[in-house]
Amino acid sequence: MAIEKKPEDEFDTVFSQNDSLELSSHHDYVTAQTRIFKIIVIGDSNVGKTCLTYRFCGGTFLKNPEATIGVDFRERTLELDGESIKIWDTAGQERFRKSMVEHYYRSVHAVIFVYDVTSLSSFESIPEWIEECRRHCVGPLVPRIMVGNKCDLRDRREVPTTAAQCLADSYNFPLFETSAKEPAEKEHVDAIFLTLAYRLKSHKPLRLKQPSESNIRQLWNQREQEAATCQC
Ligand SMILES: Nc1nc2c(ncn2[C@@H]2O[C@H](COP(=O)(O)OP(=O)(O)OP(=O)(O)O)[C@@H](O)[C@H]2O)c(=O)[nH]1
Repeated sequence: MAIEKKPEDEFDTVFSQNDSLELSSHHDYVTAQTRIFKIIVIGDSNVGKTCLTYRFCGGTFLKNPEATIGVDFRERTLELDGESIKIWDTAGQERFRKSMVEHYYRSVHAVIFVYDVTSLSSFESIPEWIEECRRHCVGPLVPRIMVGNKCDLRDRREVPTTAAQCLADSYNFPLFETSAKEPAEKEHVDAIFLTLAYRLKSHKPLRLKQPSESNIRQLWNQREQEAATCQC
C-alpha cells in the first residue's frame, strides 16, 4: 500500500529539479534547505520491501500489504544536523514493474537490496538484482546496502548470517538483518535508512547554494547597471 502515489513524469521532475538547482526565484529560497534523496528498494517479490519502507515512513507494520504494482512512493522528512532531508522510497514488484524500470533506476541516490532470511532463493537472487542495477547504469559511487528481512521467523531461517555477511563483504556492502514486523526492531529499521542518509550526506554535494545578502545586492547592482547602459 502506498502512502502517496505520483505519476511517473512527476517522479522524474522532482529529482531533476533538485539535481540542478539554481537560485533565481522565490521558490528556490523556500526550498533551498530541502534535499531529496531517491532511495530504491529492490529484491524478490514477497521479501517485505513494502513493509520495510512502510515501517520506516509510516512507523507501523503494514498488516495486509498488496502486491506492489509498478512503483510505490513513500516519503519521510528527517532532521539531520538541522537540515530537512526527504527520502523517497520506491518499492517495485517484479512482475508489474517492466514499464517502470527505466524510471525506477534513473537518478537514484542509494539502493537497498532486500532478501527474506526464510527464503534461500530470495537471497540467491541478490546477485541478479545487483547485476540489474549495473545494467541500468547505477554508478559505483551510489551507496548500496543489503537487508535480510523477517528475522522474527527464527525457526524458519534458511539464510545464515555468515553466508549473508560473506556475500555482502564480497560486494563491500554493509549488511543489516531485521524485521519489519517486530515492533522492537523499529529503531533498527530507522537506523538502516539513517545510515544511508548519513552516507548520502557525506557523499553527494547536495548542499544547495544559498545566496548571501551581499551576493543578492551585487546581483541587484549588476542588473541595474545593465538596465542603465542598455541601448534599446
Ligand atoms: N513475519 C514477517 N512477515 C513479514 C515481514 N515483512 C513482511 N512480511 C510479510 O511478507 C509478505 C510480503 O510483504 P511485502 O512487504 O508486501 O513484500 P514485497 O517485497 O513488497 O512484495 P512485492 O510487492 O510483491 O514485491 C506480507 O505477507 C507481509 O506481511 C517481517 O519482517 N516478518
